[in-house]
Amino acid sequence: MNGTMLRMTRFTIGKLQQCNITCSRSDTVYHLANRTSRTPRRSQLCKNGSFDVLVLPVYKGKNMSRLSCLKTGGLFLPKSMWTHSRHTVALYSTSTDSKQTSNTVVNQESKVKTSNTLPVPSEDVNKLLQLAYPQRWRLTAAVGFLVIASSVTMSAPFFLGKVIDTIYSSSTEDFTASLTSLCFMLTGVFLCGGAANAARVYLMQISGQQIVRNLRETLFSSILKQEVGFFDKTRTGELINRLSADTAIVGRCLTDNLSDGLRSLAQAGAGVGMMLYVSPSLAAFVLMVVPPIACLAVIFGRFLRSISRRTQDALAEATQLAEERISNIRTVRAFGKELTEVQKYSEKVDHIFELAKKEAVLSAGFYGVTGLSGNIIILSVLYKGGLLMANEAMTVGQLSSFLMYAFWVGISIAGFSSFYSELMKGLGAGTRLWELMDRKPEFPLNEGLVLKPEQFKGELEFRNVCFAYPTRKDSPIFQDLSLSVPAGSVMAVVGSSGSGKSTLVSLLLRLYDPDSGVVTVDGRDVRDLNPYWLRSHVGTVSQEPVLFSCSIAENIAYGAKDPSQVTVEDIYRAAQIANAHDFIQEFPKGYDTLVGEKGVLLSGGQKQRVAIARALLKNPKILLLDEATSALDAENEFLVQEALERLLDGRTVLIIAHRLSTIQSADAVAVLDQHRVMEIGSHAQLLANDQGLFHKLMEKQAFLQSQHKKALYK
Ligand SMILES: Nc1ncnc2c1ncn2[C@@H]1O[C@H](COP(=O)(O)OP(=O)(O)OP(=O)(O)O)[C@@H](O)[C@H]1O
Repeated sequence: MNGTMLRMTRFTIGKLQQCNITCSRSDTVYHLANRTSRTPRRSQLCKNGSFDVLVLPVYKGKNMSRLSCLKTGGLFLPKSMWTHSRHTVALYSTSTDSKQTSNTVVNQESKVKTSNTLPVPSEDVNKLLQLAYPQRWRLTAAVGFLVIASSVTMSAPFFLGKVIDTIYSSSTEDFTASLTSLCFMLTGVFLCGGAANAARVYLMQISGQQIVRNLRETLFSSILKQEVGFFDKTRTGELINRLSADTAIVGRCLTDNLSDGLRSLAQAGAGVGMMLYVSPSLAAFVLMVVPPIACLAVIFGRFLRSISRRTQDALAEATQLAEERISNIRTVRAFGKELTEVQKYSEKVDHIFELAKKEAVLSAGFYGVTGLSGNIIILSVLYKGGLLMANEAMTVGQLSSFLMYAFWVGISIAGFSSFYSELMKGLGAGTRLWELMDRKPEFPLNEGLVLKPEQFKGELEFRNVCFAYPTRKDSPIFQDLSLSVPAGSVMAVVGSSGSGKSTLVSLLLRLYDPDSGVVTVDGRDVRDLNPYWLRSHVGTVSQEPVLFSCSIAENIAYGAKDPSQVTVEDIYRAAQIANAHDFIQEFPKGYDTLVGEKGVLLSGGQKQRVAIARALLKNPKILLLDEATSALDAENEFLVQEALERLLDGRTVLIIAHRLSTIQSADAVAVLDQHRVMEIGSHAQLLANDQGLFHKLMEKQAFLQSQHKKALYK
């Protein structure tokens, strides 16, 4: 079972939902062969599955699986997850593959409110540790190597003390023999230590990269699942920053930092033990300094945690600005705003710098104080140790060993405080990640009713719809809007700019939900339909078609449910119907031509035709054409119109058009005004009504066009 993926998926407790999971062949899960059986079975999930998910709260503790079994009538967790679950997810397989589980249970993180309050909430630390859980074997091995390497490091002062005492006390022959054997032994020990250290570093780095990889994948998946309204409110730079910088900080915190922290802890512990062994009185004297330094580290860590969060927020703002301006460089250049933009960016980075300065001042104070304390301790040990030596209570070798241990303990304490401060930074960044990963999208992606092919006709209806965008609740777009589009008919929607034509498309695709009223497909409220299924049957060409930075062929194939199954012939056919084939063939690399970021290497008209081909490849039952021909010249527009008309057969089509001449062949035309449909009828009927809105719109457009022509010929 791919536990990581499931653990990162957010579900509502107690609600049956659907999700897709990816499982590898070797994944073992415990499941019930049928829902009444009480005996857990091991099972292999053989391929990706679509599951209904039921999230159930369970008790923490060793017998959690039993409790969950008793409480919920037989649900079992995969064994490896028992100690890490707060919730159980029951997966009811909807796959027809008989090898797949019928009732499988894995763990699920609970929805935890993140907090910035200190001291460190154990929930946050738990979450951080849970990320490292899939890497437990590598990390355990790394800790094993760490213990070996640290033991070697910490044994060195002891043996070096012995060497010194040998030098001082032995006769010449004894001295040479003892020294040689001690040095050989130490070389062997150091070699082992070096190898163990190399293995530790390798394992830690690999685990770290794997954690960051998993974290990024989960986060990206959480982001893409959010409803469109979320993206209206959230800045892209903010999300990119969380995906890149925050994940890296958390990954580093869990691996390199954890490794350094554990090493420091182990070395400090061993060092203190050896100091007590060599000279208890001197050790007690040295240890007096530990509590004040620990307090200082805690205060410093608290500060760092809060500043880390603020720095990441500031960084996100700067990234947002840079991302937006770079991707719109043509507009910046056209308005000559390069210097202004640099000025704005420098204000943002100044803010980051101010925060970094605060951090630098505190770090300087903290590391200065700890460094000074370390040196004072060494000096005191020398002084007090010298007195003990003078009283013959200590040998020179013992004092040397003790000094080295004191030195190591000092380094380890400094290392541990640095671990603590990095942990705080990691928690600061982690809090930003949990916020996103714990966020439950308002609309599900793949849950709800799926109409059978024979039920699905494609009739659309907006019934008494009231709607305002979530970010502008005070300015309604629709008030009691009603419009029906019979199955297989072509409805054109016209209206002045900003009247809400494109918003109709968004509501149909269920990118937003109406505040009241319903949008239906074949009489079913779209809120009851599975959005994934619905969107797979709707082809859209939007006002500003967006292409992805890959080849033209890949962009067209994007429209298919499974692009890997699309043949070259399918792509050619779609491109030919969309009148894109000829211009694509003229490119030296033809269909393999890369279109650049957002299709920037194509002209507006070319982009639009590729987007039409992409929509056609989907062979959708419902076509939503939002100004689909707006960027085409007169000749191409005619050809595309012709192609579209051939394609309209058997589909329900909603055409949103500004150029009223392009909608003559529509079965009906609806005119939007004052937040609702004000007129509806055939093109001819509406035109005949010389007091009507449509008639006025036509007249206005004809007048503007004639003015435009006059201006051109002047
Ligand atoms: N994501 C959004 N968040 C908030 N307001 C929005 C959003 N998208 C559109 N609007 C607003 O909703 C109104 C309707 O926009 P819409 O794009 O549907 O109009 P339209 O009739 O298609 O306009 P045009 O013909 O100019 O494309 C506009 O006032 C617009 O500012």
